[in-house]
Amino acid sequence: MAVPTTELAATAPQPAPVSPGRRRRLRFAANPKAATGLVILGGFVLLAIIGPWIAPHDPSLRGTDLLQPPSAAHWFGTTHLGQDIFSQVLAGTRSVVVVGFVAGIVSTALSILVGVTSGYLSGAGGESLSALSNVFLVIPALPLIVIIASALPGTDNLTIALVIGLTSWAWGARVLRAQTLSLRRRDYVQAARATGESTWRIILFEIMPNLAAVIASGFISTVIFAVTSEITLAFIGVGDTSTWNWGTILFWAQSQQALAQGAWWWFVPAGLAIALLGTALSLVNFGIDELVSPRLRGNGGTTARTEDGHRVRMRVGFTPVLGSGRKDDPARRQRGSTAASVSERGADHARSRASRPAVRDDAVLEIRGLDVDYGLGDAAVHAVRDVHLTLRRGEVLGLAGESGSGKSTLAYGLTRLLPPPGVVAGGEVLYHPERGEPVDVLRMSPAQLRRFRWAETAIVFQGAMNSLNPVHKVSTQLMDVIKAHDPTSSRADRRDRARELLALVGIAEDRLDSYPHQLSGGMRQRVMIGMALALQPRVVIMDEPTTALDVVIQRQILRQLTELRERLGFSVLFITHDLSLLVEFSDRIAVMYGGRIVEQAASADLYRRALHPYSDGLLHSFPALRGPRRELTGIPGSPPDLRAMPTGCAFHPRCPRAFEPCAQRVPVLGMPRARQGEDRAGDDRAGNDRAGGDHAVACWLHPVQDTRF
Ligand SMILES: Nc1ncnc2c1ncn2[C@@H]1O[C@H](COP(=O)(O)OP(=O)(O)OP(=O)(O)O)[C@@H](O)[C@H]1O
Repeated sequence: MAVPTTELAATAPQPAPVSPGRRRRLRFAANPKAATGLVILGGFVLLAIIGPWIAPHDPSLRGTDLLQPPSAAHWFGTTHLGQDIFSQVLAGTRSVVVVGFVAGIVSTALSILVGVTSGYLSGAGGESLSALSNVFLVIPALPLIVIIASALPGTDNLTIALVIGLTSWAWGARVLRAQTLSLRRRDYVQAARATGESTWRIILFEIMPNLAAVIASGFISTVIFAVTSEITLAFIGVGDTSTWNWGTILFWAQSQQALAQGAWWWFVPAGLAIALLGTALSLVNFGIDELVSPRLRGNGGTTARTEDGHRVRMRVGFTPVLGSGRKDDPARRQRGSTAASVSERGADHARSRASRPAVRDDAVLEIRGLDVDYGLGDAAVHAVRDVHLTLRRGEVLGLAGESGSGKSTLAYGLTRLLPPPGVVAGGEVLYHPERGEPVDVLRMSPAQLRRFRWAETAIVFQGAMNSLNPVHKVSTQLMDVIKAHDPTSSRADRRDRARELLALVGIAEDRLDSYPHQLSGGMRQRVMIGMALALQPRVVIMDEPTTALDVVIQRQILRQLTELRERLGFSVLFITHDLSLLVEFSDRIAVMYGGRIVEQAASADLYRRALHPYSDGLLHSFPALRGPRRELTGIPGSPPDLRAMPTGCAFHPRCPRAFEPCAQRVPVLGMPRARQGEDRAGDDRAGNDRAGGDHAVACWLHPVQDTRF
């Protein structure tokens, strides 16, 4: 019999809390590659610092012991002039370390500055920075260094390092730009924008950590390039051959034919030092890769001993949704007062809202005549056309339609999160705040928009489980959202609130310090829902939030969402192509086709009597989990190509009931003549039209009279 993981969590020995600094040190110590590489590198840096003091001789001082093998007096032997090779290697270490690290730091700093900024910023600024790196890319670094070193014989290490740094950043910048261009479109970056984080915060905390491996390997590559350039130049005799570095030692050994004379000690120490430094740099590179990528680390699970003495590897902390939601669940009661505080605050909201009369125009978000295009002028694709939609307080409004019907575009358009080349071409999105006049979201200033997003309206994106940044812990990501809108809150307070949010969506608090890859898809989805509720928004927009999950988890999450909505009182715009799912979970449903709303009704009404042949086709495309069985017939044909829309009703080429006017004119959305009296009578009977009466359709089969939708 499977043991519930919560039980394992309860019986498992709890490790003592570990501070973040200590955890990093432990992780470092547990990474043998990074540790070995850094120890060797540290040794070289130490030798570079103390070399002149511990060197037994002046590296250029001639002696009487000519070409002697290693001995107690000369650990690495002597040159043909009696110079001490050990002292020369020590002197060379300083030169190599200074050139390598200064060049690496200068080059990496420039490549980050130019590459990341040009990748993140669109428009002229980004293009200019990209052009600058292209110009620098064609400057040949090595020949330039050769020219400078041979033209200026006294050129010191620092100048060579600066020349290498200033001429070698462009390639790194290009790589970072390409990576940033890809990262900026990732869900978690979009999510950070949606939460109102500033551009620089997004660059520093969302994008840069994901570039850490690329930056680290760029730094290491530049250090290796700088060191090998310096050694190569010295070895071929360019520059000042009296300045000691490992290349100079090899130059003199080569020019005096040390190999032919059997004086192996002349070139072996410098050769070994080069090989050792290269190995150390590579090990650090591998180690950093593992340290910054949580996926390359251990799976983070803990080992516990069960009561019968077996050791088990466990992924602790998943609390089943249904259990967590039940009011009599003792585990839930034990979760403490903080978890209750969010729900109680929300319940107060809900009560205050519920006490108001449920009037028909109790709107929280009103979309009026919204048009969204991709591109401009004749080439524009009209993805959303003249959409009118009202989200009322405390309701779940479903938005259904096949892929490409414009659902996501509508969601991105109304929150002003459209990626280029998307533009809102017309219309209004009126947000009705708790107090005061409605505000048009499309005309909000950037500061107003920042406050509106997440604090008033939160968004859970398509494939939400990928909206979590893979290199940050769940706690960090939840706390970041809170911090973005409440920068004065203390860290401890933010952590408490993050814990409450996890409890709210049924995830045990010991999951706070998990990385996204350590959670199941359903748990990640819940974290995103918790994140969406972090600031107690009045509207939550969910764009296919559960599509990637199996049907059982999908329904568990939606049931929990419905329960949270009842407790906290927010409104939901729920987008999916699965109409049967919406019938089950939403109060009202709007059906979209070819960028327009073609039908809008209370879910039960739509399920019983879909008026538009497209809605009817959608209902017959998905199996319903409840209610009478329907034959699954699907919809013949494919959605229209928005670049070449059919004339008249966009659905007419696929419509089994198309007739003469359908190809001529676009039908208007409105209440069909035959139904008006019927529905209003129904409203009166119910005494409440919130989820009832208004059934609107845009179809020539149902001529409309009232077009107020
Ligand atoms: N970047 C873009 N450039 C041009 N056209 C686009 C772009 N993004 C979307 N479109 C067009 O907009 C239409 C609507 O896309 P949208 O993603 O909003 O549909 P959807 O109903 O949300 O589909 P899905 O469920 O597959 O996400 C698509 O048919 C597509 O042709």
